[in-house]
Amino acid sequence: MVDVMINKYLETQLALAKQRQEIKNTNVDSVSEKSLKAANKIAKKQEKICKNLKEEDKTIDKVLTKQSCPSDLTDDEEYLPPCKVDEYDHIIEMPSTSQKQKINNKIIDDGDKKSYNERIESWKNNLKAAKEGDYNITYSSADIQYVLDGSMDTEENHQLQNGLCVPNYIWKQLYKYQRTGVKWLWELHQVESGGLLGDEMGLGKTVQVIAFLAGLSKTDSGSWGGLGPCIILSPATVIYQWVSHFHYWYPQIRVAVLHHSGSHAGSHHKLIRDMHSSHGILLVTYAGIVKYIKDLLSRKWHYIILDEGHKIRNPDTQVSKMVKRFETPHKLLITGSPMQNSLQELWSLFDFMRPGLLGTHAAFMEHFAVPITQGGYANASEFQEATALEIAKALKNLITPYMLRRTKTEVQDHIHLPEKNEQVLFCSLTQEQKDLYMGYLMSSTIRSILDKESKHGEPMRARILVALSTLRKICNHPDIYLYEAYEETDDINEKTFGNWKRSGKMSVVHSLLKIWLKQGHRALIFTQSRAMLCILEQHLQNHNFKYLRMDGSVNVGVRQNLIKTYNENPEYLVFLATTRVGGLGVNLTGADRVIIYDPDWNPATDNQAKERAWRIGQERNVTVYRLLSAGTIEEKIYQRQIFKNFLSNKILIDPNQKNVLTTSNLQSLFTLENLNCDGDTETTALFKHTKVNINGNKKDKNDLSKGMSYSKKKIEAMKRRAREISKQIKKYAEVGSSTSKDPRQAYKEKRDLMLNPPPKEDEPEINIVNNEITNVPFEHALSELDIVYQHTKKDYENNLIKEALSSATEIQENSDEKETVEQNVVAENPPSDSVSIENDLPTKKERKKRHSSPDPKIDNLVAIKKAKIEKTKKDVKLGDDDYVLSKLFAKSAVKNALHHDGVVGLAEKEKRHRIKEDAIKAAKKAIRAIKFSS
Ligand SMILES: Nc1ncnc2c1ncn2[C@@H]1O[C@H](COP(=O)(O)OP(=O)(O)OP(=O)(O)O)[C@@H](O)[C@H]1O
Repeated sequence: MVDVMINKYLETQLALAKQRQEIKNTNVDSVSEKSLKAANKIAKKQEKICKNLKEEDKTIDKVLTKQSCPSDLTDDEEYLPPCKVDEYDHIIEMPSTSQKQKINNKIIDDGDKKSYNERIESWKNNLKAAKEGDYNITYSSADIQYVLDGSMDTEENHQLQNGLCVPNYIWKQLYKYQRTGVKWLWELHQVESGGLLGDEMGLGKTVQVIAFLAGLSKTDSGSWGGLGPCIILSPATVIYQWVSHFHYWYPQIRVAVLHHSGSHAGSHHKLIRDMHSSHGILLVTYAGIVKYIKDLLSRKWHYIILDEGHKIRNPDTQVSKMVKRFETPHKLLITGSPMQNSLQELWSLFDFMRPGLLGTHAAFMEHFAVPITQGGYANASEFQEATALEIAKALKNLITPYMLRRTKTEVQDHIHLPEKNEQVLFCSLTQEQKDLYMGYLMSSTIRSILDKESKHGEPMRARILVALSTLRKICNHPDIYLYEAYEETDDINEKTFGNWKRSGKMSVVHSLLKIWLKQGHRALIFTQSRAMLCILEQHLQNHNFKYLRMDGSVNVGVRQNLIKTYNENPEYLVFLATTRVGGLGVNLTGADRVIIYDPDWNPATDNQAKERAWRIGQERNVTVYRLLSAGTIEEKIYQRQIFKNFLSNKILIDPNQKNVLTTSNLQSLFTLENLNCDGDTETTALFKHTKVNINGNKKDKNDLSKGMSYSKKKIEAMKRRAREISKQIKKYAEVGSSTSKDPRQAYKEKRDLMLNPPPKEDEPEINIVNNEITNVPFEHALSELDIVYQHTKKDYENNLIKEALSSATEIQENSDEKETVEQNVVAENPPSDSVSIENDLPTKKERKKRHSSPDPKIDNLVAIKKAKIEKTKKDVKLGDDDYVLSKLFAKSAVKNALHHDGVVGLAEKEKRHRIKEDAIKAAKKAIRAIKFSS
């Protein structure tokens, strides 16, 4: 049996190896002149950039080699992106596309005393009018709504144990879990402790905090005699959301924005003084805290609250250090993403609100972070795994009293959110993109990285990041890359600039928008780079898709209005935003479709963005599409996201979570992978069970026959070759067993021999799995920051062996079926314009008709139509999504799709072997060390 498996495994290995070699050869020959020229130009420029980095910015290497990314500040965007070099996009001045956006009236804060008084006057009059039965109300607030709903006494309070008096009109409108949240905040308050409110995004953390503060201000207790002056730190984009939430939920309190967009007239000293003496709420941006720290620290504050508090995850940033200098014990941290990249982030958050709880930084890293992270790798030893488990459990117990986190699934019975369907779409590159990608891979930049040559002594790490960022540009749109190459020349054709047909992902966006317009959906599109934002914006303009756009260049004071305008005005199809500005903290429930155009290295950034639509207030089913260019760096980024998700779930949800990914290497980043013999990309092969299969079993079978580009004769030849190798292995194994070797060692040697058979004259020397010779260990170059995770050799082998076992029969079946299933969801190398769909927009009448039709007819969709009907019968709710996917698959724009939740949840299913006693001992030791250190 083992022999059979090994044979099968070998066959697949060889098939893959050969296929890769063929691809490699053809690619080298087929890269165009244009591509090589562009790559040359870019390589030269990048050489200069990296050189300048060294000469001009001596700190860049230091900055880039830090374990987690720095969070320095700029005035407008609060934070630089995690990796400076990753955002080289911003250096490119793209042709300007922005148009003036019409937006609703601006929200005004209470910085100006006069306008505050006017607002209070208006609120009181409206409340009185409502109580008198006048429905001509112009002020919207929770208490007025309470009266309109039939209750009269807005002064009544709900008293909690030990005295907190929450206004009844707020208490009654809170969900049960939110009431628990308010009680928990009150308990922390009484023991003078800080805490972390970490509910999942969109569950109303803001509302819980406001309810609690309103309660405090109604409760005559403590040294402040109720609620004292408070500071709330928040990202600039959400600062006015806080204002409008306060104005709605607790109108009487004064809330001022300490920012140049605020309404205060005099100096900031005066505003700070006023707000302090009136026991108001002072809203400050993360950039503002640096600017005004001296003034702010010169006074005592009752509460300091950090909204999106994960912004202080890096303990070394200026902001992190500054916020930790406030003396009050009442420090709250609000975030839906408490842990994003590494465990040290959790330490930094706790160091703000419960200093000392997790020991010193050094002790925490040594006794907690390192063992947990190590045990998370798939190639960890059993002891490491078990130790990690015990320490993770201990850590979870330690932080649990000070951290309240509820997920949407847990509170679904209360909030009744509609369904969410989240998929990862693997899009093909266009021929032009492939050509440019391959050209760049052959450039001197990449060669020098792989050869570990350090030209001019510039930092290796910076060069790698520049190169990765360049590949990402090609994945987004060839013009971003070409623009960089030909910026100074006149070689840029403004007419064809940014054409959607030249980018695989953009073609998918185009198709999606056309379909959604017909179906009556509205979409958020998030992208990392402003360059891409400009291209997308141009596209929306060219095709008359109505949209609103938000990025760092939009004035902070109008961002909230922009959001409001979009939510209230269904004529806007798209809300286009950069992930970092539009993806954090805001409510965009006007949309029910989300596109994450390009993945961020940090999964939390993408997760934050996608949660803008699926939150309280959403009434329609939400679909999220994460777009990835198949086989490219974007897939590697996604794999890394999965690992990070695993790490944070291990602490926050289930310490038993097991990782299925392990460290990858440098070379694997700089390749363009083709589909394997199953028609899968690397990621879809790994997470096969989560694959979206709208075409039933037929799809898989057909994939196999299509993806395998070998004739039967060739396959037979491969099998013969595999058998020969197998015999050699057997012989070797017998020798091994006669000397009674450790079976693991024997297996390893067997495998190595399988993978590195002695070369035959006509056989190229190929080495797929064991890449010791050719690869630079990636970790050494990028350290923890950029470890990219890949499936383990073991997983890979198991997978292949399993597949190979069934492949013999399948190959036969497939060759029989091949002709009948010509049209399939997976097709290699689609022509660049293959995704174009009918250009004529439907009339209103047609739109209505199509939308109301439960089973729309789709051109060229014979094979999928059947599946669609079946699916519609079973699950009407997601019918739209099936239709969309089938359309994309049929047009070959999308190669594969995975259910994202399935991928992320995979680890939960895995069972672990434990060496419990030793591990518990190690965990106890770690706890002792932490206690001792603090
Ligand atoms: N009890 C409630 N009744 C009515 N609306 C509510 C309630 N709780 C929350 N909401 C609404 O739900 C939406 C999300 O709330 P909020 O912005 O506070 O979420 P969040 O947890 O802070 O999200 P994020 O982490 O994304 O910032 C808001 O529009 C808010 O008004």
